[in-house]
Amino acid sequence: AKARHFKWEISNIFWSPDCEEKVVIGINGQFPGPTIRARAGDTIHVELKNALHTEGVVIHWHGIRQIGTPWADGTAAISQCAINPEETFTYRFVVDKPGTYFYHGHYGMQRAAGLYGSLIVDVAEGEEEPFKYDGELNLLLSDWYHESIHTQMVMLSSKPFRWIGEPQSLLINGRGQFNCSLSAAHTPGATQCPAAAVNRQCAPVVLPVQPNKTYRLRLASTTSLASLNLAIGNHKLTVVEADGNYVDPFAVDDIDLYSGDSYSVLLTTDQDPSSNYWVTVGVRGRLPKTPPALAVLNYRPNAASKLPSLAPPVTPAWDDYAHSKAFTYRIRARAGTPPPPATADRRIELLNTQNKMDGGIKWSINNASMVLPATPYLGSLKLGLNKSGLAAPAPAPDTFSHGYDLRSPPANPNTTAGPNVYALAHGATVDVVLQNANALAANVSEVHPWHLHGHDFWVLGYGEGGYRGDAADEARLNLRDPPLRNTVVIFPYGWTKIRFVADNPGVWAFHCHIEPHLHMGMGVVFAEAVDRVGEVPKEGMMCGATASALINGGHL
Ligand SMILES: O=C1O[C@H]([C@@H](O)CO)C(O)=C1O
Repeated sequence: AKARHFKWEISNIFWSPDCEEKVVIGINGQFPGPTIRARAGDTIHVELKNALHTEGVVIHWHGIRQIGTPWADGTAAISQCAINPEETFTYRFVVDKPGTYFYHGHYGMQRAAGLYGSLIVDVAEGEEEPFKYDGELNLLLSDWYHESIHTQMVMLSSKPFRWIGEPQSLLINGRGQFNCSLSAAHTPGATQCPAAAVNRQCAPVVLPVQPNKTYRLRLASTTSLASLNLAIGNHKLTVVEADGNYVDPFAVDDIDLYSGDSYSVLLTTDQDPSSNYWVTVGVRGRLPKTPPALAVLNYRPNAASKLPSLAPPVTPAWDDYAHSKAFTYRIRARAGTPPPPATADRRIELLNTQNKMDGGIKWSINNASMVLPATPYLGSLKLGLNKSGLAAPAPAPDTFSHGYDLRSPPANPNTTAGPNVYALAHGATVDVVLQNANALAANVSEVHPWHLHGHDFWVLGYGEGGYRGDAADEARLNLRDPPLRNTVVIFPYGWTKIRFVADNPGVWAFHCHIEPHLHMGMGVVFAEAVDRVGEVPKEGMMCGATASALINGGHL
């Protein structure tokens, strides 16, 4: 195992992700940020200088469990103090498991400002992946808004509430094309993008391949809002990895990706080699106002500029939930994946509702909308300064009224702010049931991808309507080969049940990965056996009550 050192400077830069020049958060002057590549077992050192000048920053390593290093998880107000302007903070952590990951900002809505990049972990030296391929291609998918995140954050907390709407563009590896199409001939009413004039920053993504080979496509979605589907003209995809865990391989025509998901799929270049093919990325789960993104699968030696003879594949209709469920339910762990414990010590049931608070709109969990504290939890709980996050005004509830009418807007839409902190006992097997419901408008229930920090979990099952925990619900669960993941979806009016073992002391966020929804309070925090956390580096505690305590030698 190696130590891999990176030196990053984070700053606002001019960039044209979709050919319109905007300000994005870049790393070392680049958008997306540089790809980190390492081998399983390596230690990553990122020496990160904040050159945003007027705001703090942190980076979360999405999918990396941070075993024994909870202070490197990069969640502002949870695992560390935001890094101040002009200051440097070093993240040090082990990437213990091969897979397709990414990193991103986790302070305010900085991810949506472009603060993200890929993190790819190869198998350890001398080991082999359990499938074969000749080459690799990496697609980091995202969406892009023309409004700044500062404007977006003000909109979302305004009274009355102002919704940010749909993104202007979808991006592939940080590139999209606003107001023009790469394949106008097949897109009624669209203008062809001016090929020669296309700015390099928004130049189409070209994936060069040789005929009759197998490629591993690494796919990850770091969208702010959009749920995505990716399809490649005439080619099937074989799913082999999800969120850094191997899955039982299965073939699909197209693949859904929710924000926070990552997959590897194998693609065999067995089609007519005289042609190129379109890769389409379209919107799912919300009525799309954003055109699909396109990239070119370029069969060499054809020119990259040779337009595919076939029209771009059309991704499934946004509301074809049957299609999404069929895909999601097919994901099973690959043989050899550790199975879950047969029973749980605790069940936490989380009802997701959209509510009102003082004239604004929030998302609530068991009727409390998450608000983060001034002093990050990891430090304050470790130093024994914060009992209130766990207890006040009452401990966060493990359940909700099963009489709740999921199919109607909340009868009493008023909600309160909560710390939403759950204390987990060391070693406990914890089940979480995520229950979806109706939003404030009638007949609306949305998809939410929930992401857990610090752990992979087993996805035990999904159900329609209200979870009861009765024999019929239990019969739906898969205890034999449930996939391990770090992100899981809840479908409209449905529930999802996951299981994990609380064996990684730390303070871990668990939240909807949709950036505006997290900003509107859609999350909870698991404070897991904090007494067993090792010494928290002081650099991450130099704010709020932990700074006062450290200055005064441990006393407030
Ligand atoms: O959180 C959201 O708010 C809006 C809408 O529900 C209220 O305007 C929307 O579509 C969301 O996903």
